[in-house]
Amino acid sequence: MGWEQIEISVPNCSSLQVISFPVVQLHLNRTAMRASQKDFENAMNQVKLLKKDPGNEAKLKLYALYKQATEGPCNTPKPGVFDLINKAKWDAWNALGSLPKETARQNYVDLVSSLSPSLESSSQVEPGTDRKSTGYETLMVTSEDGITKIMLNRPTKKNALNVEMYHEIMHALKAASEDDSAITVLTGNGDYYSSGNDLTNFTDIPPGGVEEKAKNGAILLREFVGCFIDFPKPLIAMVNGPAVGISVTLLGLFDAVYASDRATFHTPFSHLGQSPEGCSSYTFPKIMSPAKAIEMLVFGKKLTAGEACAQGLVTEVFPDSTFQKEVWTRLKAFAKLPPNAMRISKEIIRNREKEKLHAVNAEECSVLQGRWLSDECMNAVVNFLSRKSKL
Ligand SMILES: CCCCCCCCCCC/C=C/C(=O)SCCNC(=O)CCNC(=O)[C@H](O)C(C)(C)COP(=O)(O)OP(=O)(O)OC[C@H]1O[C@@H](n2cnc3c(N)ncnc32)[C@H](O)[C@@H]1OP(=O)(O)O
Repeated sequence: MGWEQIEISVPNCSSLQVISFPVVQLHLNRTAMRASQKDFENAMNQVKLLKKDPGNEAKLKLYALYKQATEGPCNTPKPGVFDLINKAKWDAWNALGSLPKETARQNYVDLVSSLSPSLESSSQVEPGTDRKSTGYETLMVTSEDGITKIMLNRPTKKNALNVEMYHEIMHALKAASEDDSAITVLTGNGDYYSSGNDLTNFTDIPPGGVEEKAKNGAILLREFVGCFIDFPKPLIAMVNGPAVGISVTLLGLFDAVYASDRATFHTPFSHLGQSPEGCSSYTFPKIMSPAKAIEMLVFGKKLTAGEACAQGLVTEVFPDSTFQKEVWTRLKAFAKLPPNAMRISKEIIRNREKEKLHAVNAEECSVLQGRWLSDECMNAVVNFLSRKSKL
């Protein structure tokens, strides 16, 4: 076993502390989108080649991820308050909680890559860009400055959610809940936030297979919405443009919703012969009063961003010209807050509703399963697909 060393100086402490990195042989499986043992070793070597001091924050993060990747969750006694350096290191490691070893290893590799853009990395990072998770067909997922951004990426289809996208969003949320980011953001690429469920999900039904397809659709939807109900970190929607259907209803499960003044909010369920989902039958009446919720969910009233803000569905509206800049500045400040405190505060605010939300979700999916078999729904889908109608 060899030992590599980096120096770390901790704020408010003039001394320099040497952290030793044992270069051990790890035997972890190579899986898709995960750093291999070789990537990890390369990253440890790259740390030695860094031309610029990455700063204390990054060094502590490297230390913590290294320990987590090689030893697992923090298992040593907490140093005393006056042992500043060891306490800072312990805090950084302990803050990773039960982050799996493989995720820690990937995060270590990604962090080193982001610190050394000029060095060729064997991971998937594109020089000069965010840390980027490849392997998604319908999303762009990046992580930077303590923020994981999940961007819906079917702009030519107005970011309609096809079955693949439902699965990929669930995967990205699970990964974000375990990564070292403090907050997670969902947004859309292009002019739309999302046009909701991709209506071609209703096609390719084998003869006699419509019941089976509806049953599987309900299972998928229940699992999908469940991921939002259970998401443990602050979850923020950046609604960059019009939002339709399920992309609107889910907003009731987000912790903050920032919208461009170009955004609109439309839930035309009755027009489509369908019924509300995303727990909106419960969250919307609570957020905006039952009558206002019925205007949206039953009569399909489309709200402007300003109206949605007045109803409490949107947290704040920004002019489209400054939307990205203003919101990202704010999010970067949020992401610097202590992540565990944010997580725990969200938990205490949201937890007592969780059971109820899961029950609502189950009921909504079961009602929708029946709706998908109705003539009203089938006709609406056929009309859209045969270009006879749009919203
Ligand atoms: C048996 C059941 C199994 C189902 C499994 C499903 C599981 C979960 C279901 C969850 C329930 C969710 C419900 C909802 O979200 S309801 C809302 C559904 N959305 C809509 O009805 C919107 C339909 N789209 C439109 O009305 C218009 O496209 C829109 C107003 C959004 C934009 O109009 P515009 O003129 O600006 O642009 P285009 O129409 O030319 O769109 C560009 C291309 O994008 C395609 N598109 C857009 N939205 C959708 C969509 N939702 N589904 C499929 N395709 C969409 C559009 O067809 C254009 O494609 P082409 O360029 O190829 O023509």
